[in-house]
Amino acid sequence: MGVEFLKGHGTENDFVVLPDPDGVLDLTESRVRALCDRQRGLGADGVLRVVRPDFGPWFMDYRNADGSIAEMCGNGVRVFARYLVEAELVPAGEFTIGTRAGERHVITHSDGTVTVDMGRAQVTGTGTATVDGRAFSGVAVDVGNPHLGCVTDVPVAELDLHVPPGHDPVLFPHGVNVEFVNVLGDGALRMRVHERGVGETRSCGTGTVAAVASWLYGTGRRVGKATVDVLGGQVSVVIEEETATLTGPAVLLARGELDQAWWDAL
Ligand SMILES: N[C@@H](CCC[C@H](N)C(=O)O)C(=O)O
Repeated sequence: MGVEFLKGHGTENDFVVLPDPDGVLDLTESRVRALCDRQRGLGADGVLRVVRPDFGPWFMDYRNADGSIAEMCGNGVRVFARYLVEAELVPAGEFTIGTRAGERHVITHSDGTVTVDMGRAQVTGTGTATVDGRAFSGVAVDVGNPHLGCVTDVPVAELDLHVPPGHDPVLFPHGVNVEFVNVLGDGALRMRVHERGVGETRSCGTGTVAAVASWLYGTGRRVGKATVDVLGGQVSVVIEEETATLTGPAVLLARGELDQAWWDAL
């Protein structure tokens, strides 16, 4: 019997889901990198290991495609919630998921979308990102993980995000996810993102929260809401004083078994 997996995505930010209720899988960096590799593995932006702790809610052990660990993943937590419901590990509706950034309350909806209470989107300063020698002013936002949200008039479609944008390592000693944001109208944003530990992705849930918080900050507001168009679809974000919510789709599209010999050789 090989290692069970599922494949899913949230606005095309895609994940390999590894059910591991008893926490017995040895999920090494090299295994994560191989799973996420789009040529020699299944291909994904990250891995969601599903663990049942002795106490507390189901825990999302999230890994970036390069094998690094991150605190939180907003698209991943929606896919994780969808998996828990489809596997009948929790009833549909409202429940809590453990993450490294703390517990996240989720609501699953019958149309396939999931709403996540993302906790407080905390503005921690300002900084600059550089792309192709061009500087973009940004707002540093902590959504459990670090972000730099750069609202710009430069059409985001023009940016070359094949290489990581430059950033200030003093402001972000553990790296950063960088969002480039165009304002389409009041409450309507477009975003592209370069994720720490992954590269450019078609969406980043925590990044969309940071994008909306950055846009609000730039307009002198602390609360508000917006839709965010990403390469892989659209999500909705509401920012309140003490918390933020993210609503978007969560899709599971395949399940299967990894070849045990392939896994063991990694
Ligand atoms: N795609 C995720 C964010 C994943 C973690 C990020 N790359 C980091 O290192 O902080 C999301 O949907 O939020």
